[in-house]
Amino acid sequence: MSIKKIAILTSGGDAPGMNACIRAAYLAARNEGIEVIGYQHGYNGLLKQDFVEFEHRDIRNLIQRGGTVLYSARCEKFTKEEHRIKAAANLDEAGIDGLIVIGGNGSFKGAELLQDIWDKPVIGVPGTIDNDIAGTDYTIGYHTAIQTAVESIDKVRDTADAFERIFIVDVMGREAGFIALNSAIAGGADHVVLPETFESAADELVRILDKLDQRRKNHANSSHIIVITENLWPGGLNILCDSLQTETGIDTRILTLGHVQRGGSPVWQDRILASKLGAFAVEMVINDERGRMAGIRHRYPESVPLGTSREDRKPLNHYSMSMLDKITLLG
Ligand SMILES: Nc1ncnc2c1ncn2[C@@H]1O[C@H](COP(=O)(O)OP(=O)(O)OP(=O)(O)O)[C@@H](O)[C@H]1O
Ligand SMILES: O=P(O)(O)OC[C@H]1O[C@](O)(CO)[C@@H](O)[C@@H]1O
Repeated sequence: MSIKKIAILTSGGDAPGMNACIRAAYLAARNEGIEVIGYQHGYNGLLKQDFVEFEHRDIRNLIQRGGTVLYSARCEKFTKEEHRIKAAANLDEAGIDGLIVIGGNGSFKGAELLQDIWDKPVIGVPGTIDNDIAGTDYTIGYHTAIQTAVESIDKVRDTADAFERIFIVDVMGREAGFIALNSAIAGGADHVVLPETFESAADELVRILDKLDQRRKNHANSSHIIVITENLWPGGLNILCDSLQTETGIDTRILTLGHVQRGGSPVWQDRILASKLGAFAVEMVINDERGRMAGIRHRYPESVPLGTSREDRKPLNHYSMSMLDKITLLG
């Protein structure tokens, strides 16, 4: 099949590096003489035939920009088949020969269902800060989110030290502990609470108190940083904060990093990853691959079925998990 025109969209939580991916896909396509359009606001743009026609000037200085120039969104309608049928008709009407969806697991589910009813390639590119997509070592935005979290931990440590306080640092990740684990290691945190190992608030509280107790016995400095994945503590973090304060007598505060983790200029790891995957996704369209994701394995792009992204829970690095205990005891 000869490919004349492709479309790109970004969907779900935006992630630093999405723009770098759009840029790479555009350039790789233009080098093959393929036209590129961008649907705006995720799947909403596809339903409303709301797109921009990319030109060279649109992608100038794009590699370093955070966010997504195509805007992102969550689109409830796309979960209904009647709307996906409309989307397929819109793609045909616009003369599109292949669609690249940059997003997370939910976006890929939508892409898979669209592929079932549209007879041209739909390719997913993993773009989410959470890194919770199986079938790829990393997702676009993940490294930048860790960098942002680490910078915040470094800063909060100064005030934690000055007041000899405990700080609970709440990081994103949805139901995965990738950002928490790696920002805890890189930020030199004293403890990390992960969805992968969390059993109950009571057990986890005992673990945290033990850790604080050992640190104090070892004359460690008296501020403590605990990193926790969002939405994990039953009833919310104020409950954990009150328990720690009561049990230890140490002033305790919560720092919720929130959406700043999704912002900022992508770090080099995300720019390179996004560039490789954007270019590779275009190759996949040209090769007429259907319902597949452009993943990265040992630094090389790899084509895997879109469904792989949700098949298994992507495991955390076991060495990183065990190592954290070994290197935090003395503070
Ligand atoms: N089961 C589904 N069927 C069809 N479309 C879906 C489905 N699940 C999600 N989508 C589409 O994908 C969009 C994004 O999904 P979701 O909100 O889960 O984010 P995501 O792609 O997983 O990204 P992130 O995890 O980074 O926020 C949804 O708003 C919807 O348009
Ligand atoms: O922007 P929203 O809709 O609040 O979504 C927040 C969620 O999106 C993510 O940033 C990316 O999936 C998660 O880490 C977080 O739980």
